[in-house]
Amino acid sequence: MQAKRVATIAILAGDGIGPEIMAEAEAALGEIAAVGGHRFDLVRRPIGGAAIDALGCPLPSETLTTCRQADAVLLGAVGGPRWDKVDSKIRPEQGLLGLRSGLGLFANLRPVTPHPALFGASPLKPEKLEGVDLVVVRELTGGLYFGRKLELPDQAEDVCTYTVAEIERVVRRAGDLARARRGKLTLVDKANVLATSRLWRRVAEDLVRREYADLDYEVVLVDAMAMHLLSRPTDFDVIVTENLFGDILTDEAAMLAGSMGLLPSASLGEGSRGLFEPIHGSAPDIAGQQLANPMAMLLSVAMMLRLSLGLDDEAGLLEQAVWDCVSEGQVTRDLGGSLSTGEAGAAVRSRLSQVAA
Ligand SMILES: NC(=O)C1=CN([C@@H]2O[C@H](COP(=O)(O)OP(=O)(O)OC[C@H]3O[C@@H](n4cnc5c(N)ncnc54)[C@H](O)[C@@H]3O)[C@@H](O)[C@H]2O)C=CC1
Ligand SMILES: CC(C)CC(=O)C(=O)O
Ligand SMILES: [Mg+2]
Repeated sequence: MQAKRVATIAILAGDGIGPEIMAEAEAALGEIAAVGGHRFDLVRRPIGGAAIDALGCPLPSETLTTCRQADAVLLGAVGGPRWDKVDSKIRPEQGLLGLRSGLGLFANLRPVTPHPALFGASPLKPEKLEGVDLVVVRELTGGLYFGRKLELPDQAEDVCTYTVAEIERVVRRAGDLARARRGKLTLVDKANVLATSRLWRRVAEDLVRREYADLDYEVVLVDAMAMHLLSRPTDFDVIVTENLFGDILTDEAAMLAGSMGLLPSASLGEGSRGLFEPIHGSAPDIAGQQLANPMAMLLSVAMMLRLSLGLDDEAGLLEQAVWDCVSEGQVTRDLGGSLSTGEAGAAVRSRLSQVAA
């Protein structure tokens, strides 16, 4: 176990299943603090729809300030039908977008490592899933989600803009990651149609030629990638792509793992402070029923322990506890189990105390 650590963690539970899965994240952190002798100061703040209801805006300044002062940020999910009126100018999702850009978190790492015990939960055949181990590095603070928007009664517009600097920094992050892994980097774009994609392709190819010539580098168009992810997922190591494409492809990739409730993510900028959240949303269809799978949230906690707090051993123990429970069938309904969110979280904590002993 590593040296004792005191850390401040901003806790943003958000909406829908957010509070249910965050309760399990907090409890797991309590267990890890007890096991390792660490002190985690949890500072809870509203975001998204909960913040709109309480304070009238999806990202209150106190929430952003708390996150800027914290060593790391954990987020559940935001959004839901309550705030989804088509003509609404204030939306929960703006809170999350504002947080990502406000903290300068331009690289979103989404690992996809299907576990053999869950091969049956994926629509793909086990022989396709054996050996799948990839990371999507999604650009997180540019592109269509952040461009100028025009909404008129009979016309609408979303502007997609990328600069050389925005592309270089995220491709460099992906290149470093590929070099530390299996040495393969795949750029996904739509350069046959989009000007921004042609810029991505030129900048990425230049950068790879200059700084990452040792990598096995390929370029795939995004529509074909949607197919390749299912037909040859073992061929990929690190995939780098723009904001929108990365968002869509990773929901698809969740089906390799078996459930939306299994994929964690880390959003990183230049410093060590990151934002850690499952890739899924607030799942209004199951919210408030203790049906949510907390594993993606717990795996996000593990990414936080490793990447922002430097607690590699604890991260490994938590991941082992999650996969042990999964292997034993201690899982929620989405994976064919019968455990509630709270029971699945408790199973992981119980396993954690065993593996740490
Ligand atoms: N990072 C965030 O906060 C995100 C927020 N959203 C928001 O979430 C709301 C719902 O969006 P949807 O399109 O329904 O996507 P979603 O990811 O919330 O749900 C899609 C499907 O996956 C299931 N699912 C998701 N997480 C699960 C979990 N942990 N355990 C078991 N099943 C799970 C849901 O029940 C649903 O059937 C929207 O308001 C959307 O804007 C969507 C994606 C990301
Ligand atoms: C702003 C979010 C709702 C976008 C999203 O779906 C995601 O980040 O996964
Ligand atoms: Mg998404």
